[in-house]
Amino acid sequence: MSANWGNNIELSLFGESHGEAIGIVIGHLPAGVRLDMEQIHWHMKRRAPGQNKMSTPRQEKDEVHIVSGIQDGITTGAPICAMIYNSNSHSKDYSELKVNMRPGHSDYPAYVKYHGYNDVRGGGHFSGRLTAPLVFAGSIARQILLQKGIRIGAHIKSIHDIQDTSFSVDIDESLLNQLSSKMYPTLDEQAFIKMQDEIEKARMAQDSVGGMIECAIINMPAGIGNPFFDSVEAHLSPLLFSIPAVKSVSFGSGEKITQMYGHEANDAYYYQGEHVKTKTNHNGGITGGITNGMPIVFQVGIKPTPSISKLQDTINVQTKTNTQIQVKGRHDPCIVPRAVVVVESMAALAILDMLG
Ligand SMILES: Cc1cc2nc3c(=O)[nH]c(=O)nc-3n(C[C@H](O)[C@H](O)[C@H](O)COP(=O)(O)O)c2cc1C
Ligand SMILES: C=C(O[C@@H]1CC(C(=O)O)=C[C@@H](OP(=O)(O)O)[C@H]1O)C(=O)O
Repeated sequence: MSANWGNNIELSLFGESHGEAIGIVIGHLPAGVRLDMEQIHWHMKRRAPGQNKMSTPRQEKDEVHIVSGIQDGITTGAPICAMIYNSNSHSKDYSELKVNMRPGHSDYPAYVKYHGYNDVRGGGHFSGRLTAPLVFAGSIARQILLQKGIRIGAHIKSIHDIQDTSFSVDIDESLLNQLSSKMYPTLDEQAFIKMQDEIEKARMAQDSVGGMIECAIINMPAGIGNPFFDSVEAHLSPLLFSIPAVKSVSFGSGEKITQMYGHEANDAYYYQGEHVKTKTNHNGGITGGITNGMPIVFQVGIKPTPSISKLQDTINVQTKTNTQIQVKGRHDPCIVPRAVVVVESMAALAILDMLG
């Protein structure tokens, strides 16, 4: 397995969910960046497990141990190495899963690829737990982007069939700050109450639900990106699809743009003083692969958590027979609420890498 990424920055992600630790090495960050450790702590908390019944009950503090690259809260220019020790794994929940493959999880393809040697405990290296070090890296990236005025914020757009409203064409700093200050942000407070009920209904039925996250990046200058292979969409998508359980990424009005007429889908330009703006933002701030100065807006679709205790059909790869499975253990009835900050973090890393 290999988990390295980046053109201008370098990320190397390591660890397994029930191993000693998980962590990340981040290379090519600028020296002399004074980091707001409180912000990093807040971002880690928004993702951390075990905080309420919408999340896996696994209790982890997700405290980050900085091994190198940061001195007195300031980046030294050396690679940053950060470790998060695992302290609350229940590995016996996974004893059957070495041979009985969980539908929807990585077990079967990983069994084939790694000849059964992969660590299935807690999802091993495939686990959503590996997003903790990514949030740490993303939190640093956000602070570097903020020096250029670039801000990122996301909200839960839907859980199962419960919808929040979408971002309007104007997205300002105060809205994104407001969203990032909430543990589980929605634009409509009432929507979140219904979403919580929906998650609880699924949990009680030994099932799970998925949903969508909508994210915005504001104050991106126009003219960033390239046509074809190096487009802004092409930079963001690989990192967003690296988040376990992400099954779709779309920009602007996403699939809805396919049902529009040209005169509706085209975002009409106008001058506001010296600034070029568009009256709508169906293209999500990107045309020709290049930023047009409007907010970059995209949606990420997250599937229902695969590990559910409802009885399901599966296979036993040892006996090569069909069987049934009821997954034990501690799982998120819905991944979406904890993944909001993960999406923001991945967006920050992609944009920082793209800006060089
Ligand atoms: C923050 C987060 C938490 C997750 N929690 C769980 C979980 O509790 N149980 C589970 O089976 N999958 C969970 N997942 C999803 C699995 O890790 C993921 O579905 C699996 O690795 C297979 O990858 P794929 O869904 O991208 O194909 C979580 C993912 C994230 C991002
Ligand atoms: C621990 C976290 O989430 C884990 C992600 C996960 C998976 O399969 O992705 C499975 C569960 O692991 P375990 O069975 O060890 O409790 C979750 O709890 C975390 O996000 O920090």
